[in-house]
Amino acid sequence: MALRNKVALVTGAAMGIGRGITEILLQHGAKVALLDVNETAARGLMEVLKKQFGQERSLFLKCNVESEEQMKAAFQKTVEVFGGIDILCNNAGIVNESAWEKTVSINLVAVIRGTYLALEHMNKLTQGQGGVIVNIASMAGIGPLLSSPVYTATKNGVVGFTRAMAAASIASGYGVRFNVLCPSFVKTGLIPSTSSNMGQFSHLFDAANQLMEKIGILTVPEVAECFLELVTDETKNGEALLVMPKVKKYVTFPSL
Ligand SMILES: NC(=O)C1=CN([C@@H]2O[C@H](COP(=O)(O)OP(=O)(O)OC[C@H]3O[C@@H](n4cnc5c(N)ncnc54)[C@H](O)[C@@H]3O)[C@@H](O)[C@H]2O)C=CC1
Ligand SMILES: CC/C=C\CC(=O)/C=C/C=C\C=C\C=C\[C@@H](O)[C@@H](O)C/C=C\CCC(=O)O
Repeated sequence: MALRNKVALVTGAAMGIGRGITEILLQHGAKVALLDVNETAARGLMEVLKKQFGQERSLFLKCNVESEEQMKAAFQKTVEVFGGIDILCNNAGIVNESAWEKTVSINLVAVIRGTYLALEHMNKLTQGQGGVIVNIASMAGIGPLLSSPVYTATKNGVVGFTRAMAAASIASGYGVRFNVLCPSFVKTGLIPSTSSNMGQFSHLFDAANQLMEKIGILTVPEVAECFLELVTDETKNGEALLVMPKVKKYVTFPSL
C-alpha cells in the first residue's frame, strides 16, 4: 500500500509509540487523525506536526478510547474532514495491575471497538474501499510477563482477536488486512519506573526489570519502522510481528 494521501487514524497518538507511528505515517505522505485523552501533549505535538508537514495533514481529536460515544464521534469527524479511513492503528494502552478493569477496557475492549468502527468504513461488502488495521499488542501477547498478568491477558487477546479478524476478512471478502505488532520493551513513559501500579505483583518489580535488562530496550523509531512494514506490505494479513532489539520475526503459531 502506497501511503501518499491515504488517511490513517491512530489512538494514543500524543506520546510514545503512537507519536512515532503518527510521524512515520506523515513522513510517507499520509494524513493522520490523532486520538488521545492527553490534550496538552497532543496540542504540543500538533504544533510540531503542522510546522513540519503543513496545516492540512493532521487532525487532533480528543478522545477516550473507553467511550463508545467519543470513538464514534472521532471516527465520524475523521471521515468528514479527510474523506475516509484507510489505515487504523489501535495503539492506546496502559499498564496497571491495580486498576485491572481499566487495563482491560483500554487495552482490549477499545481495540475491538476501534476495529469494528473502522470496519464499518473500510468493509468492501458495505461500499468501503478496503484498508489495513494494525493493532499494537506486545511481546507479552506472545509470552507471559510475570509482573503483569492482566496486561498479558489483554495483549494475548489483541493477538488472538487480530488473527481471527484476518481469517474472517479473508473468508468474508472484507478487503481489509489485519496485523498485530508485538514489541518487547520500548523506551517510553509506559514502562513502570516504580511498582506503584503493580498491585499484588509489586514484589515482582525487580524481576521485570531484570527481564528488561536481559531483553534490552527498543527505540520508538525502530517500532514505527516495523509498523510501516505491516501497513505497506500487502502480502501481510493475519501476521504477528515480534520485535526485539536486533531481531524481529513473524510469529508462527501451532496449526490445529
Ligand atoms: N513501552 C513499551 O515497552 C511497550 C508498549 N507496548 C504497547 O504500545 C502501546 C503504546 O504504549 P507506549 O507508547 O509505550 O505508551 P505511552 O504511555 O508512552 O503512550 C500511550 C498513549 O496512549 C494514550 N492513552 C492512554 N489511555 C488512553 C485512553 N483511554 N484513550 C485515549 N488515549 C489514551 C496516552 O495519553 C498516551 O499518549 C500500548 O498499547 C502498549 O501496551 C507494547 C510493547 C512494549
Ligand atoms: C510491564 C510492562 C512494560 C512495558 C510494556 C510491554 O508490553 C513490555 C513487554 C516486554 C517484554 C515482555 C516479555 C515477556 C517475556 C516472557 O514471555 C518470558 O517468559 C520470556 C523470557 C525471555 C525471552 C528473551 C530471552 O530469553 O532471550
